[in-house]
Amino acid sequence: MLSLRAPPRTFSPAPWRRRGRHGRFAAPRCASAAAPAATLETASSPPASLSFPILVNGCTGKMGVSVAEAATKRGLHLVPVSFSSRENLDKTVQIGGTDIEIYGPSAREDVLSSVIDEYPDVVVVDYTAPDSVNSNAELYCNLGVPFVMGTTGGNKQLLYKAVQDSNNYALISPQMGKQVVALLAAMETIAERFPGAYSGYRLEVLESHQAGKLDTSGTAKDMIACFEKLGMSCDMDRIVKIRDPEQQLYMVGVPEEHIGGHAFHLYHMTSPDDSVSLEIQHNVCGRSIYAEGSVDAAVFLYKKVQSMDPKRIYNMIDVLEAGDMR
Ligand SMILES: NC(=O)C1=CN([C@@H]2O[C@H](COP(=O)(O)OP(=O)(O)OC[C@H]3O[C@@H](n4cnc5c(N)ncnc54)[C@H](OP(=O)(O)O)[C@@H]3O)[C@@H](O)[C@H]2O)C=CC1
Ligand SMILES: O=C(O)C1=N[C@H](C(=O)O)C[C@H](O)C1
Repeated sequence: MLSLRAPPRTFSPAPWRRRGRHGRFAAPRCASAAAPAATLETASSPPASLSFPILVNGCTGKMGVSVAEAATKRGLHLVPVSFSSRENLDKTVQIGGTDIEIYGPSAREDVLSSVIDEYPDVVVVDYTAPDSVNSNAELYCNLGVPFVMGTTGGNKQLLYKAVQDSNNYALISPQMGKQVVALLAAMETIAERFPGAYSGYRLEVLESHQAGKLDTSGTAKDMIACFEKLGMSCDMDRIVKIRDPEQQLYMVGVPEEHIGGHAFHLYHMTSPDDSVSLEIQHNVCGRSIYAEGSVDAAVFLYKKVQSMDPKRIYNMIDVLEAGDMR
């Protein structure tokens, strides 16, 4: 296991440390909380015909709130219901003028069935927790409600199987940010065109997220799948996960105001004789690109359902290819 204290001779998290916050290769400046480069307010509303009901599951959490806000700003109809892993929470969350009622696990099936009766064309967007991915997907599939699964983790094979077996519509992606999705698409293309091109190279991966993130980056796992096709191997257990705010601030170079919400990724490749090294980084501050991408995903899926497209399972590369990402 790569350790921050005893890094291997040829590679350490030093790429981030070496560069420092203000060095030549410092992590890109992220918009500060006070002056965001792109705010959700700039998104314009979709045509009225595309204003459909959207239920965001996970509205007690950070992504749930961000997506619900973005959906409201785009003119979608936010269904005033969301779920929690906690029973008897008796809680309401106010988002963009809508009071969202939070229900516990024992009520979720009845409540969701009623929602579907009232809003037959509803699309669910799920931003809950890794250990809810499969049970939530089962529920959506059993009730036949189309869903966007933004939540990472869970058993991926079972997730796809549940959707396939039920013939439900779903869009599944661990990454909703347009520019990172484009990078993933490029990596998939390179891996398909040049399989084995990096045979024998060592791959080392570091990812830094807010302390509350429970799982290893799902995006890193998808990137690693491409690196593996290119001939590199990386044991998922050896991904260096940084969750400590001090390290994030002083070693990774995350701006202080984004310690509570960031996703920095670094992939470092080295040739067998150490004569060649390559690096890829994607560093995101805040959550707005995921929130906007999630609404793009919901709109895309809604259109697929309405047109009764025979294809049932999509990912964000499909949305990007369709030109449907803002
Ligand atoms: N695809 C993408 O682009 C992105 C994906 N993510 C992923 O989204 C997920 C959520 O991230 P984030 O919002 O930061 O996490 P948070 O911890 O802030 O929020 C998750 C929320 O889910 C709720 N929750 C947990 N279990 C259930 C359940 N069974 N049913 C309903 N709600 C539940 C929790 O509330 P309670 O305690 O009340 O149950 C919690 O508030 C993570 O898996 C993360 O990796 C994040 C960013 C981008
Ligand atoms: O939990 C997060 O924050 C993020 N999760 C996603 C992942 O696991 O890949 C996407 C991004 O890294 C932010």
